[in-house]
Amino acid sequence: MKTFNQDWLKNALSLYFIMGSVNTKKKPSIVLEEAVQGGVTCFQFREKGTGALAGPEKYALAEELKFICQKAGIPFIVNDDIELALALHADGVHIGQEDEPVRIVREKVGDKILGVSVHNFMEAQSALQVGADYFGVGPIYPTNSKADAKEVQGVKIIRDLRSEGFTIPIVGIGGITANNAGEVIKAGADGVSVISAISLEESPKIAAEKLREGIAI
Ligand SMILES: Cc1ncc(COP(=O)(O)OP(=O)(O)O)c(N)n1
Ligand SMILES: Cc1ncsc1CCOP(=O)(O)O
Ligand SMILES: [Mg+2]
Repeated sequence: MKTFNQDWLKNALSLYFIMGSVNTKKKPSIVLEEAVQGGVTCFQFREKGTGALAGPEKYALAEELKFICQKAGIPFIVNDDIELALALHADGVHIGQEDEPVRIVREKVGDKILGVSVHNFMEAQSALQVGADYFGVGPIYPTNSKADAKEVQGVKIIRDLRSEGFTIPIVGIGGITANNAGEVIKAGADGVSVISAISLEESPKIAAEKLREGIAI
């Protein structure tokens, strides 16, 4: 049985920070510690891109970051790597349309939080049918953090999914900053997920605080 409900998850996803070692020039654990102090409510370990760690180094970093999340009482989600999530007893996983099928991942992860990237009504409907707990929707704005990002959608995609009747937790992703985060929430998202707006900032703590102000609409 799931240990969380939709209201809890909506709240937990309100300021969703995503990072891997390639997204920062600093020590990832320091960045995450500071982001937690600034009020992030969820974390995704996304070790991806040129220079990304693999094998035991990837595992060790994931373990270190998971410990910080545990101490802070925020969910620790693993991107793409289901086996890593299971080995680490992560709180959840996030997968996209090019990853393992949602139905298979749901079987593998049991009651863990399962996030799925969706870009339109059809993807949303099928992800929901096979057990997604939340949708990651984007890119909302242009992003430099994902080389193979799909076309920019604007906040209309979130408004559309809500008017099509989806009540599942939704987070917007892609190019979100403290200045535009409010628009994403106004369009119907429960939260915003960000990489660079925290990971590349001089002070991840202040960056997270500003994002919290941005979403407090
Ligand atoms: C919260 C959230 N939303 C969307 C994504 C993107 O997932 P995906 O499309 O599988 O792309 P990669 O992140 O794997 O490159 C995400 N990671 N998190
Ligand atoms: C992982 C991902 N999926 C869609 S856009 C994106 C990157 C988001 O990074 P940033 O917040 O720096 O634009
Ligand atoms: Mg993926």
